[in-house]
Amino acid sequence: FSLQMQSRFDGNMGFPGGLMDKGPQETPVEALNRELVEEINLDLSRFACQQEDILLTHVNHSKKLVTYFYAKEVNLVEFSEIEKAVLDSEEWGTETFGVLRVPLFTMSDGYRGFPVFLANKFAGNARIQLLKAITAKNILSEDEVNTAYRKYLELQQKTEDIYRFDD
Ligand SMILES: O=c1[nH]cnc2c1ncn2[C@H]1C[C@H](O)[C@@H](COP(=O)(O)OP(=O)(O)O)O1
Repeated sequence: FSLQMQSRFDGNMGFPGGLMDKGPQETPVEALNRELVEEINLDLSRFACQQEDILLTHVNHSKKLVTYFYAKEVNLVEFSEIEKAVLDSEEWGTETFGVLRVPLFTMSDGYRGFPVFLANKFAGNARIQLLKAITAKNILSEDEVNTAYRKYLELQQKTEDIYRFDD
């Protein structure tokens, strides 16, 4: 399995997507498909997201923001094509600064790989969305995800200890 995320203009990890346009009324899935073209140059004739691809809805009351998270499954050949098309996207270098494959394994030290990846900064609730996609698509079991998540929390704690030491 491979799972694609992107390195955003603001330094965070995230998924392609964005806010719905205020002008002409768009549905969430129409807004998503528009953003997918702008940010990753997705070929909608083959890979457009459908309403049934929705995995998660999240309401952020303080930001007055509702996020809809969709996940689309493709085969590995299609996955590579999608990755390559990104370089020709309209927003390459302005919104989209890179595409990446999430390391979906944990190395023998118990940290490197997925737990270290989780320690990145993520936009909005993208970290939770990533965990949801991994279990919903049966890429890893809930136990494997929980173990990696606990390691990530330990790693955060260690990083904070180092900062405290430096102070
Ligand atoms: O991947 C994401 N998962 C959850 N929330 C996200 C993600 N990426 C961005 N966001 C949040 C951050 C902002 O509050 C909004 C809008 O994001 P942005 O990319 O700036 O939107 P536009 O492309 O400018 O419309 O969503």
